[in-house]
Amino acid sequence: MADFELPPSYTTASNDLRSDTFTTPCPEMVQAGLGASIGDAVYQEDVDTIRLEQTVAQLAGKEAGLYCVSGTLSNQIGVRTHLTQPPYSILCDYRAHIYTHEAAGLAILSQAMVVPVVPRNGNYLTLEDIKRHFVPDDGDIHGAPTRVISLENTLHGIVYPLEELVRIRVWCLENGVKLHCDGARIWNASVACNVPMRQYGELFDSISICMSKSMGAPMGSVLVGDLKFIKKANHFRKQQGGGVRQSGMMCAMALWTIKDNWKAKLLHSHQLAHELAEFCVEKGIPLESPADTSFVFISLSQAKMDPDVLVKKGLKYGIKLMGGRIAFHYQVNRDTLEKAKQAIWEAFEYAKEHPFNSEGETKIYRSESTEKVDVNGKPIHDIKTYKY
Ligand SMILES: Cc1ncc(COP(=O)(O)O)c(C=O)c1O
Ligand SMILES: C[C@H](O)[C@H](N)C(=O)O
Repeated sequence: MADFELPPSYTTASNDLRSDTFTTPCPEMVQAGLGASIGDAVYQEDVDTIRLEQTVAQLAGKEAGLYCVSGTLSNQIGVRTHLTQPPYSILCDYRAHIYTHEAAGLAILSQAMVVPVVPRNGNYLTLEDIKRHFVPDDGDIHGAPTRVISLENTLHGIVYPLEELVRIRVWCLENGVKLHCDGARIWNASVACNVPMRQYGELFDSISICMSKSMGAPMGSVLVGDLKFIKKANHFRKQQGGGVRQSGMMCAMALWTIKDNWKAKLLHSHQLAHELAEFCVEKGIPLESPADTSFVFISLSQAKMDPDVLVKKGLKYGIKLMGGRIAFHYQVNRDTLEKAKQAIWEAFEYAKEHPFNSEGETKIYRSESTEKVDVNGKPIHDIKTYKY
């Protein structure tokens, strides 16, 4: 599978394995933005914003969509809209972004208790995991009944088996529980499992569909659901400061990603990730989870690898790493893959002589960039690892 050719000025992300959020807009995408509508989206007068909302909603087989400037906002208002009378709780995977990386939004914005669950199979929550931690609304005044279950697909790059989603959906319908999907990488799941987005739409009451991750748009997500739900979500979006004005340019750029050959782009990133995972297995480098899609999760704690050493080995070969998560996207090329193999191998070998005993889970993301620049654009290599 050939690399995607991009003009030099648009290849700043070709060596960036920190996250698929670092993809840069290509010339055609920027061109699409320049020709965008310029209406006020709060008054629902912007054609390209409405076009994106309707396109994504139709793809997911939902009545309506709502453009949100971030996946965090889309998740938070998506869950909030399902909630009415506290006390209530949200059940999710203990690694879920909505629990670990949205700054306690569920507790503060939704006044919800979160019940984080460790999947017994180590990869994804099953119906049995859910039943063990479900809080029924049975009149017991001690509990916070489970009102929403939020599943992430993919989570850490792991695809959710469709049959498990069906089991969970049927149970949720029987028990009056709403089902939300954090679909930051649902495009990856769709193409990896050959499951149309519409089929996922049938299984969830709401889905937050990111345009800014593997799809490569500069920003934004679309929350999809039935019309009544989206109308109320719009109310919460405004409340949380997400009502934006001339969003047409961003939405036209996001629309372009759907018109472009997104499946080939995502499959390219999956292929590179699979090759890196194979390399790690061959070399005895432990992985945390299966590389089903575009992410490879190296188990730094098991390998006793220091994330800072790994980041520095990456810089030695001119690639950008952040920690144990190696995130591929369509702009990464094979040259970067080979450099990543070398950097990871050297960090792994170094750890044999200099084992790094983290006091617990080493965070896979960072809040500060190793590529932070000053006002003159001069990089500040200020590598800080948040170790716990
Ligand atoms: C799984 C997942 N959900 C939600 C988000 C939030 O998206 P955003 O960074 O656009 O707020 C992210 C981060 O990009 C993510 O990885
Ligand atoms: C964690 C961070 O917010 C982003 N979702 C990422 O995947 O890089």
